[in-house]
Amino acid sequence: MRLKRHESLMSNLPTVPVWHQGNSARTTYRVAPQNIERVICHRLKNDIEQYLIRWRSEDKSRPLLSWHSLDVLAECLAHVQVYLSKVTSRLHVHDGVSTSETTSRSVSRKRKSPGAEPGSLWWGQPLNKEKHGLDVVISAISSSASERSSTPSSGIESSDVFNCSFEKRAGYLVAKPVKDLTKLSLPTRQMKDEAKNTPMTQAEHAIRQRFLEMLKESPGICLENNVDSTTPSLNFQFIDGYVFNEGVQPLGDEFVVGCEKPCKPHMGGNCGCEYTAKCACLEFAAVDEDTLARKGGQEHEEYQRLKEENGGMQPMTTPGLNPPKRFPYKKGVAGVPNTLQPFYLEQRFPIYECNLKCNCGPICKSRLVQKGRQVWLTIFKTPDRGWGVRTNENLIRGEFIDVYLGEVLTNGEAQRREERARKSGKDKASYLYALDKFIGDDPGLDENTCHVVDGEYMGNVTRFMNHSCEPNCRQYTVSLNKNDIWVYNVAFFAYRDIAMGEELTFDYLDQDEQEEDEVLRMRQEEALDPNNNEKKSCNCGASKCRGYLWT
Ligand SMILES: C[S@@+](CC[C@H](N)C(=O)[O-])C[C@H]1O[C@@H](n2cnc3c(N)ncnc32)[C@H](O)[C@@H]1O
Repeated sequence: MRLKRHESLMSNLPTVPVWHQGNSARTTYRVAPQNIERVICHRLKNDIEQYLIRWRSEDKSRPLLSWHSLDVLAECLAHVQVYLSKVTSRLHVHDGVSTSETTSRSVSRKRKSPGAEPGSLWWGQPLNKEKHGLDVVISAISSSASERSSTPSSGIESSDVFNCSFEKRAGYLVAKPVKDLTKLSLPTRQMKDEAKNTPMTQAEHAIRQRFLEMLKESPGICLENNVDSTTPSLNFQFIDGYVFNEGVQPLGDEFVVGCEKPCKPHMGGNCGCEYTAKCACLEFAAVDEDTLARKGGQEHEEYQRLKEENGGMQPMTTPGLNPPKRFPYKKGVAGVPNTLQPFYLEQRFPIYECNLKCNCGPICKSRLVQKGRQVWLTIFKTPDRGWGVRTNENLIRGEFIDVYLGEVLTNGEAQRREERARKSGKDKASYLYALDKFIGDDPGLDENTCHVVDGEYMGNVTRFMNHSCEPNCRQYTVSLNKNDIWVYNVAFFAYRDIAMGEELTFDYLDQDEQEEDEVLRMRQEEALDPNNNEKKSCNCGASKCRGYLWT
């Protein structure tokens, strides 16, 4: 299923009551995240955590600031989480994705193709309070604000809603903002001091529960944090397909070409399209040069000529020839999963799978990535690189893990987002991935025009995968439409056998394996580079670590 952009969880929001004097019927208005500017303080009242909300000031019907308990803020926990992380980052040393380090100014961070109690593990969805009463009470902060206020009747305490006066209307107390009181006067020093000594465990718990609910959208993932009490950002939505942003349009189904005619179900011993000379889906797949050389003859000679003309690289097309192609996948037997052929694992040629227009049917061996993730994974907190992903099962070399998902952006929009992150002065983690594999195949497709996948706000488990200079996974181009060079899948496969519990990593710069002395030389060069303080240090810990995440 492909989600439409901005499909959100805004429906059924809880509401904030304006209290009825007789405490029975209520008039309500909604606490929607977009109505909140930010959370500015917290406190404990009757053993219940409350958060001081600064409302967006355009909305004149609301008081500017008011205290709320977490149940009222159930849909606004992302705001509480931002507040919580600010408060904690003031108190603690930052982790790997801290928000206070200096930001990279000129380095592009796009990747290239080619109350959590520490020690806990929470399951999302396996692959197979009583209400606190809404403690929103209305009163005035100062004499100037209360000039027009009636004294709150019993049950209503002072100092809970600020910058407003009260009117009794049809039995209701209605908050009216006071124009000349600025909201900058809050929180007071006293509030801040109280907050300093007030834990936020109820918020931490509520935030984690909300994230676990979100995880249900993505079965077979669990969450673990043995490091601190944080939870991954709630400003995130799990999706199961790309979400196309404005200006990005994938080719429609009418442009998808399948192996319609010659292929049929159960064509080969392993079922499917492995008779590569027939399968039209493999038109642009890697040529099987070994088999071609063995066959020899005119076709081989002509192919060699085309290859020479192409600077020694495999030519994209071979007009008039039909050389044998490399089939991407190897069938696993006796419970072993299908895997990517070693040739593709090493050589990084694009992989073309059969598609909805193909005649071969669902059990064709050329359908692997499109069937989705089959392995169980854990999102876990690392001590120095933010969140990461580890496998809950042993993986074999060539095993498919998952694809990278997110919003597909125009390059312009991706640059704007990068720029915004830089200007914010925060060392924000980067979730951008450029779809640049086919640059050069079309004059219109270059580094400035290729689309970019952004996994920051929408994505799947792979957006938590960290970088390593010596990774155990690699990313591959997998296309379900051989004619679309703009939009394709970025699929992660195990590059070696990986034991259960190991962290899954890939090289953000997608470099081929390097010799250790070459890496050391690079690292020394980087260290001498005067701009290197603009770069993000790499904490991968590998002996071949290049020192920095982005070059
Ligand atoms: C795609 S995100 C990976 C998930 C991320 N750790 C998180 O907590 O959401 C990329 C960001 O993770 C951090 N990161 C990933 N690999 C790292 C490494 N080897 N060393 C330091 N930070 C790393 C950097 O902040 C980077 O911008």
